[in-house]
Amino acid sequence: MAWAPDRSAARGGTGTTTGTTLEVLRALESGPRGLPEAEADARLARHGENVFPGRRPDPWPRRFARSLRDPFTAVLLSLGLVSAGLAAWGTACVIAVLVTVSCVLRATGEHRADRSAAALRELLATTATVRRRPAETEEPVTRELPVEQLVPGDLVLLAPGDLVPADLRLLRTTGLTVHEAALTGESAPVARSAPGDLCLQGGSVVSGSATGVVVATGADTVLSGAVPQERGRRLPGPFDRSVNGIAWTLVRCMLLVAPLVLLASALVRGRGMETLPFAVAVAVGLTPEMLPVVVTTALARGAALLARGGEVIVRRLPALHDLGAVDVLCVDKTGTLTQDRPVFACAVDAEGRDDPAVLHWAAVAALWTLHLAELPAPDALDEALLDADEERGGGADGVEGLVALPCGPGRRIASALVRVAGGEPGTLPDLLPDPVPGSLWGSLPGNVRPLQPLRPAGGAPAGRYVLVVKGAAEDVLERCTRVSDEGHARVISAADRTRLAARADALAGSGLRVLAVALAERPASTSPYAPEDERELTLVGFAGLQDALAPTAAEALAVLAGRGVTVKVVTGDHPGTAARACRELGLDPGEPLTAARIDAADDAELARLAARTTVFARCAPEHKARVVRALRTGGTTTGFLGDGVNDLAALHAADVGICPRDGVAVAREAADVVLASKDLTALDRAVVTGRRSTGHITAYLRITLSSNLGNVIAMLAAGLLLPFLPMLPAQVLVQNLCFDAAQLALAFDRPGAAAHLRPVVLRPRALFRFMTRFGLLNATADLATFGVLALSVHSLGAEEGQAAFHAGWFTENLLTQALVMLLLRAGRDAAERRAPLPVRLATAGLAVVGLLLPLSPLGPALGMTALPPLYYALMAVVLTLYGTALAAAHRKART
Ligand SMILES: Nc1ncnc2c1ncn2[C@@H]1O[C@H](COP(=O)(O)OP(=O)(O)OP(=O)(O)O)[C@@H](O)[C@H]1O
Repeated sequence: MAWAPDRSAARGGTGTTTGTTLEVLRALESGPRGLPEAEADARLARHGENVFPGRRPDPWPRRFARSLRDPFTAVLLSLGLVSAGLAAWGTACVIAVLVTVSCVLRATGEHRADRSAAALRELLATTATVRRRPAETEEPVTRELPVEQLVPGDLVLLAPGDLVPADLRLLRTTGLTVHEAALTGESAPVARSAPGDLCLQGGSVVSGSATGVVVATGADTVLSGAVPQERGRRLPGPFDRSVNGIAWTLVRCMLLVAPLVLLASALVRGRGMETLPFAVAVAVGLTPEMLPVVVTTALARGAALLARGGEVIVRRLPALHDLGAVDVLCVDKTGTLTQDRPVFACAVDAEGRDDPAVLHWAAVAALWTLHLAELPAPDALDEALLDADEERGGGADGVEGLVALPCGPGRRIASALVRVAGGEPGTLPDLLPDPVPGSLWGSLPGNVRPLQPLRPAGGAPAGRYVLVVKGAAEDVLERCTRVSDEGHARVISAADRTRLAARADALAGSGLRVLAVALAERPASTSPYAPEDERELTLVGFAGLQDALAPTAAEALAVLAGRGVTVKVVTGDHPGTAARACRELGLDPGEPLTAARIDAADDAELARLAARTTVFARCAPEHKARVVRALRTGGTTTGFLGDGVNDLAALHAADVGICPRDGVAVAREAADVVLASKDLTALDRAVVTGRRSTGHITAYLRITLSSNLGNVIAMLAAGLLLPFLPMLPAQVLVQNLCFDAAQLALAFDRPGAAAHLRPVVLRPRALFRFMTRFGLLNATADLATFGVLALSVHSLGAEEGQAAFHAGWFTENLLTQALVMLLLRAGRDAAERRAPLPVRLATAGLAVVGLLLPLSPLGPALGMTALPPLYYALMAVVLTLYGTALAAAHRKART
């Protein structure tokens, strides 16, 4: 005997229209059968694409103007204006060139990064389910369409997890609840159940289903008009915090340096405001003007590498840094550690004896949930129950489903109300309690779909109405007042409850996913059916399902552990099942923390508990989000991998939200990183790439900041000791441009494998420690060079001596910068590791320019002259000593 209805038809159902609905449709020149494709194309040409205005890439001039607002650029510009005000045209020109080069490079880099991000977004194109007619006279076809192509008048079907793709007027709804935080700030889902209601773009469907007609798209939607810039704004993550911290500390230093120089020169040499251009030049010398360019380049390059294989798509560039910084990764169990392909293992009664009736009733509920609940995808547990019952030769002839309430975010039971034809003795055992009176058919809360009985009122058909409930053992047990004892229902005692809970725990502890199954007879009714009706049940037994472990999970967990990432499991499942899966995968589950304990703890206690817990079980969406927030409070950089509506809050709460490509649209939209599959192996590659990108940025900062600081100290010393400017503006410009250009090659560096063994994060403090230590070393080399110059050029006349000093310091600066680039690259083994070709070429280029430029015809033009051989001989000694000290200090450094 087979299941009567066809399972493949479980999703579907078309809408009906009412008078008002027809009016809406008529006003939009549409109809219940959808628009013809040709008409939709014409409307697309008329209305334009359904693109949120904020998503359009900024035009180049706006991008350029925006890069002027960067803190470094702003300070540089102010210093430039001061210089121009004092008629220090050389310094002002240098600043103007630096600012222009940095802004052009940054705007170009961002433009390129945006273009590739847009191409990546296309890979993830969010689609909407629309109903259209291929031609005027043809039947409508329901298909997926990229949301950009929606036009007013289109008929759109909504299901749980969908993002509302445009402003819709609802035509037909089934228990629709929508999360509209982006629009209203209201965090609880709201019911949008009345036909004629507006459902606005920016919302996401939590439960239920609906058909609506598009009334506005693109820039005409309420969200675009009202809050265009609100969307996408999020709390600063580790990357933003670090970069802002570094930027503002440097800006403060720059602002302090100029007055300090003025003061020192007034005290030491009795000079006045004429020193201001020099003071400005010293402040400029501290600026890492290429930082924004280097950051964009390093992150965009990493994201492009990851996207190449299509395995990982980074939706927000800074998330790549944050991914490399993640030290705690929260994952769910089902589908990540296990395959989410459950197979039926056993069905036992309350005493633990095999009982096919338990499977039968579980399968009855599963079948009608699949048929009536319009789930976005068939539930794997339900499919497994149906397969097993079919194999056993079971079936549901004579059982007709009336309504179904599926599981949902925070709801761990599913139930179906069925009519059992005849209901003669034997069909339904004597275990059912008396029918609960009609008063129980309460009104419907917002988050539950009201499914009407299939049969209309007026003469309920014969048979008995049975409510079948299955789900998490604790949740079902607390709704039971009786237990089936050898086919007879008896009142459940406290001892029974303890025994039954222990039985469920034992099954879960053996690794099975456990569903308790309970029944109740209900009177015939045409009123809506609600969760309040799921009570006074009789427990019939437990079904156990085996979900095999994901084949790559054990290895991936070991690799992540080796990378210093602690994995925590945050699951809706039973603690026993989750703990067993962890153990089999080599992850010590420790003492699982359940939702009840999470609820009982305040934020501070939860932060302490979360830090030492590996398995968080029975978690509803708010528990997942609280756990993630608690971990972040504890000081960790927390990633969260999830794919469902119930993961949404945690995806938002995490430093890095990660979602597989086949996750629901709303989860994908919330995620920073999208994986081709829910496989931890791909994540490892992404983590390593994130660490590499951060490594490049850190190396740039370390090299630039320590060099700059060294130069600033030396400049200060020279400025106070010498009667002339130690470096002319044109020389500052050439030197900075050469160094900046060479440093772009650092993006090609490949630090040794050891550099990726720990989470990597930009740490402003560590960076400034490094800057101070190596800046002082650099300043020592510069001061030694002044000594060398004093020895080798002392016999020259004043003017020639000045040009020789400029040439000598210029050469030494470029040579030490080449050395610093080679020796302070990422990884403490930088000195021993051969640099990649681009880095070698860049450093060789720096050295050649440093040595030859003063000797070339350009030298005198820039105020430099040739140096005597003694200088080069002494310089070689200084550089050898400096290089040795640099390599030794770097090996010891702890950044
Ligand atoms: N189809 C179903 N019928 C009845 N109960 C279900 C069904 N699906 C899930 N449940 C119950 O709800 C619980 C929570 O499910 P949920 O989907 O939140 O998490 P999960 O799939 O068990 O785990 P994870 O959070 O790791 O993905 C399950 O452990 C089970 O007890």
